[in-house]
Amino acid sequence: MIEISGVSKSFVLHNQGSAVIPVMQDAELKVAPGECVALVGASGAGKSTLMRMIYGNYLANAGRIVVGGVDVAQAEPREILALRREVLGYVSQFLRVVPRVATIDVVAEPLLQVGVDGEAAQARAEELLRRLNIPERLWSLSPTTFSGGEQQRVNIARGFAHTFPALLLDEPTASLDATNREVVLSLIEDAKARGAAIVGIFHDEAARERVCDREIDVTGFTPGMAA
Ligand SMILES: Nc1ncnc2c1ncn2[C@@H]1O[C@H](COP(=O)(O)OP(=O)(O)OP(=O)(O)O)[C@@H](O)[C@H]1O
Repeated sequence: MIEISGVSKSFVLHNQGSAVIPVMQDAELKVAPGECVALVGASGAGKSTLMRMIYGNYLANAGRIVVGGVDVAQAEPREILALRREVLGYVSQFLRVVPRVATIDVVAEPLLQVGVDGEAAQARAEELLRRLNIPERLWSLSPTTFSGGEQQRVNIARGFAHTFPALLLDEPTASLDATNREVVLSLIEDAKARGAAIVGIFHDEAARERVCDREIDVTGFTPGMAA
């Protein structure tokens, strides 16, 4: 489902004499449907950079990043947008809040985008908000004024609304209380059970051990640091 081969990345610092910083060389990673792989390695080793390249936020300098048959490293912007709508989800710990949009609509939106009808989208959004313990009285309000933890849970509900075949998780359990952490872990387990291929960064070691099948140490792809 996700196949990365020969991926390299350097950053060019245009405001610092065009210094070239090589951060990744020959990255390899294969994630099968139903599998969850954790990216591990020292701070600065390149975990976030690899995630951003898979999502198409950073452009790889070389190699292939194939997700659901699309090579993100070569794809046109509109192909990447279609991929993000239908195939590849991204769940971070932060919600990008759009003012004046009700929480329930924030969560239902990814479903409407893939053609799910309004009622079914609403029902799925309600199910997720309930599961993530967002009180019903908040559903019609914009999450702009919500607490950090409430916003994080709305973001997780939104990220898991559509049954993406591939998912990127960036510290999805960070700063959650024990009850909600448990809910998120069960959402990840459900996604695996329906066949989603998952790549994640989890500083929560117990969470990683529970939901991840393998760990990939990206230090092995860091120029000058490979064992
Ligand atoms: N936009 C950028 N411009 C220049 N350098 C960058 C950029 N993004 C990342 N880097 C560099 O790439 C390297 C890898 O960073 P990255 O954030 O991917 O590491 P990480 O493994 O996710 O670290 P952490 O665990 O601390 O979040 C670092 O040396 C960082 O300074």
